[in-house]
Amino acid sequence: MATFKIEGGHKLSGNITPQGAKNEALQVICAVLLTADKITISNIPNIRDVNKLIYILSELGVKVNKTSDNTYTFQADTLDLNYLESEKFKKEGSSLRGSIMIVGPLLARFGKGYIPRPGGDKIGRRRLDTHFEGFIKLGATFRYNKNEQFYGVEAVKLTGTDMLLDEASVTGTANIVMAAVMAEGVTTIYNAACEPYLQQLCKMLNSMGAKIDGVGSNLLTIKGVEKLTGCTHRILPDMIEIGSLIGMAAMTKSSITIKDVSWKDLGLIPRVFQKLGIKLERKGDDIFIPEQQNYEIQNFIDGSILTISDAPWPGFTPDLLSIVLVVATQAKGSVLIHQKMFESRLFFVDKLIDMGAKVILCDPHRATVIGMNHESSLKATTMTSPDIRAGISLLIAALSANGTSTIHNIEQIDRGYQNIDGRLKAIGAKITRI
Ligand SMILES: CC(=O)N[C@H]1[C@@H](OP(=O)(O)OP(=O)(O)OC[C@H]2O[C@@H](n3ccc(=O)[nH]c3=O)[C@H](O)[C@@H]2O)O[C@H](CO)[C@@H](O)[C@@H]1O
Ligand SMILES: C=C(OP(=O)(O)O)C(=O)O
Repeated sequence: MATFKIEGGHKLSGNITPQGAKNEALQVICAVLLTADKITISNIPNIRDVNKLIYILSELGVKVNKTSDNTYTFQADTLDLNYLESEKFKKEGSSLRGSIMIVGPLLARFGKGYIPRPGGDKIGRRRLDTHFEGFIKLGATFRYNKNEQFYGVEAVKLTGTDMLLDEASVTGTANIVMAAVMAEGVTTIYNAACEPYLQQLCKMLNSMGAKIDGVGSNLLTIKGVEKLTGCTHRILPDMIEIGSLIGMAAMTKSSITIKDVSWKDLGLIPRVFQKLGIKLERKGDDIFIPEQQNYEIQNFIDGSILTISDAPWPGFTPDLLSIVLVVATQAKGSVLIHQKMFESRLFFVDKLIDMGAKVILCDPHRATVIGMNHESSLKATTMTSPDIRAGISLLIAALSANGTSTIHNIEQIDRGYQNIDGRLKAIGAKITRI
């Protein structure tokens, strides 16, 4: 278990460029399984989850070549499908959430896909029903070995169909789209998730020869094609990292510029931070955050207390709520944070309360934050990172706190933030990895 020591109270300044998006990378890397041709993907973040997925693909026989810092070529022309039933795969495949998305492409191309129960954050129940119900609707048979927690789908042929997803699952939609692109006939997927990750996946698939309409909406229409070919694809900047950096700047009263953010793909993210009173300026495709001594939370028009809650895209992403919560602890005013999707993502507020934050955890989904308007600083403490976004939130708290804090289990942060200590040190943070 690695640890960060963070000396709080230092301002950040300068430019920082966001990494490529973790959740998009996990989707588009799985899509390379759909063709025997070579695929080039750039802006791949160098983070634990992505590296694990690339390793799993290479074990499966995909030829992987790193051609520059963040560009890889992949060629899935000769695969060893026996690996999917090996003990090694049962262990490796269960170490991250994104691995589930190899099932759809394998089913489409080879008529079978297997996966152990995938890992990822322990942030509440994370079911996979949507994925498998979709595969079954396309004509696959499904089996689940409860003892081994091992899932499998098989099909001689997939046939296009109409489906209404029971929830707009992000990885579920990606998986079903990848299964449907080579099915016979037309598939419609209603209540599809439409996060930028999915829009990017669909654009990439279309450039490989797929016929997907409705990209960006919750109704996708997919005309099955016989074969997909190679392509080149560039991953968008990570909107969750961008939001994390906005929060970090505000909490540390810093002025920073986040470069090349792809504003058009940020949806509500800038607006939600502006509702907390944080000033953001658009400069070309950069976000400039000026130094602010304080920021005041807006109320609703009728004067009632602001609520910030998550929703499937284009709603506000659940992955930024922990960050919004920590930033609110030093705002002027109060806000209710309502995490609707996940049951166990707010428990980390105990640590913030230990540090002196004024937070009431109303129930597992809701927390009221009474901002301290920077009138008293958080106190440094020792903490353990429970999940990726709580981890970065605790890091933000520590950067703003008085004294030196320790965060254990930073592997959780490394899952999704590339060389975060090195990159933050370059703009003035005092962090040591031990
Ligand atoms: C690798 C990856 O891409 N992970 C992301 C993906 O996870 P993942 O794809 O696993 O998450 P899902 O979209 O399937 O659903 C997440 C949770 O929200 C619930 N749910 C989902 C949709 C809905 O309309 N209502 C609802 O309550 C589900 O029951 C589930 O408990 O999407 C999540 C939701 O944006 C993000 O937090 C994760 O970072
Ligand atoms: C919950 C997240 O990741 P995962 O789905 O990989 O656990 C996240 O990125 O915030």
